[in-house]
Amino acid sequence: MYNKSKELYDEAVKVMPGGVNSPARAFKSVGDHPLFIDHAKGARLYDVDGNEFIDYSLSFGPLILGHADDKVVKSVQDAAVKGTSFGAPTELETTMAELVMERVPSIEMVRMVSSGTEATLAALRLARGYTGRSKILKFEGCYHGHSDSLLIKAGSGVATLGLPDSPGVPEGTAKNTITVPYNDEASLTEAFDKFGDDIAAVIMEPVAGNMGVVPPVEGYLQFVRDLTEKNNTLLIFDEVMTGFRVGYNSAQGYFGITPDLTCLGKVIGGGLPVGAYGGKKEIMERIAPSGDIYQAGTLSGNPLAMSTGLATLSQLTEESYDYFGKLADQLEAGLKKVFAKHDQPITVNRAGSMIGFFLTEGPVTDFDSANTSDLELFRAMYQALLDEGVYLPPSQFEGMFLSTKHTEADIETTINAFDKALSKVTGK
Ligand SMILES: Cc1ncc(COP(=O)(O)O)c(C=O)c1O
Ligand SMILES: N[C@H](C=O)CCC(=O)O
Repeated sequence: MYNKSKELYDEAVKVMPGGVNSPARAFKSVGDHPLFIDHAKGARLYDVDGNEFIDYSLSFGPLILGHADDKVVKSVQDAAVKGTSFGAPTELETTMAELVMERVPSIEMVRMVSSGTEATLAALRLARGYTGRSKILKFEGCYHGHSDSLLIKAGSGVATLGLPDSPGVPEGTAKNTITVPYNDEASLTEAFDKFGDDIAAVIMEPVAGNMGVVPPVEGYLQFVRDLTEKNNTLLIFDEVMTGFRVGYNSAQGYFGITPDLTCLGKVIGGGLPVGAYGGKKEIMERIAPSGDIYQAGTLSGNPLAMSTGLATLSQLTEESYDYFGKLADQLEAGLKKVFAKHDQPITVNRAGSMIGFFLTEGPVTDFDSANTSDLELFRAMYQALLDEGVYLPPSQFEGMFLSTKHTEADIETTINAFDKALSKVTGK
């Protein structure tokens, strides 16, 4: 059933570490080898063996309009004909900046980059340069890309592979990263009591999506905002995943909390490589060439990525998020019903078009509780779901994503697939 994928994987593994170009897609915790994809359209993914799947990974989040959306495809075709990169400004970059600022008002100025990793690493350099402080604080199980300072107790592929601290991160760098559990006011207060004067920034996913989906508990984001303000520490919302996914105005609009800096990626590129960071004008003006803090990129603001990003953002409306809410309601209710029928525990967490489940009674509010999920059962379920035509992100420590192309019928099919998969793996 997956023979061609296996053949391609056997070839790939000879020439690329683990056969992939990013560890999260390696299927390490859910199977023997990843599926190799031939093409995709809308909510459907087709592998090289001709299998069809309803896709809840959507390239780990960017494809909020589904795969190969007609307008997105046309935008990249039109842009490519005019030239793929100039190393000089285009009007598209200003249009993109204006659109991002209109939807996310805390962003008074923005710098485009080429990945989420670049966005977070640049935002941290800016925070350190601006405050003159050296430490940063992140949350256990949050993932902010693979730069040295942030590769500590990280989620996503790092959690999947069980690598809490990567070799190669210098001790001197690691000692400047403080980590505390997500959603835990006492630990954060303690960290500020100890290091407050030297914390340049708190960086957080306003809804964590890299330990599975873990939303902030009621009042937590406000607590973090108040504490950072009190300590003259910058608050950076890493909205690379949540940006334009959790709500029309991103997670900060949804929760009504204003960070000092915001990192974006994924959706704003509509499937092409992109990232961005922005925030208060006074802080952003410290970036070169208007200021003294250096950051650059040969392909930053790339016209193809700006075009697909604009084609994506301009098709999202407030109603898109109502629609995601409706689909997520249906999926949550269906999953709970199916798991109850099979007498298996499940915890469903969600925000906007992000939804995740844990095979545990819950609640799941941080990385420790996420780790109470039955990972063996997840692995078995994953394979059984593939056989039923449902493609999830390949790890318990990733979130599921919805697109405007998913339908109520797709959700119904998915719920039935979970029912069949559970019967298969529990033998009942
Ligand atoms: C919240 C978050 N921040 C940063 C990143 C890094 O983005 P990229 O993979 O584009 O470097 C990711 C995803 O990888 C992410 O989910
Ligand atoms: N969870 C990661 C980003 O959100 C997955 C993408 C990757 O690292 O390849």
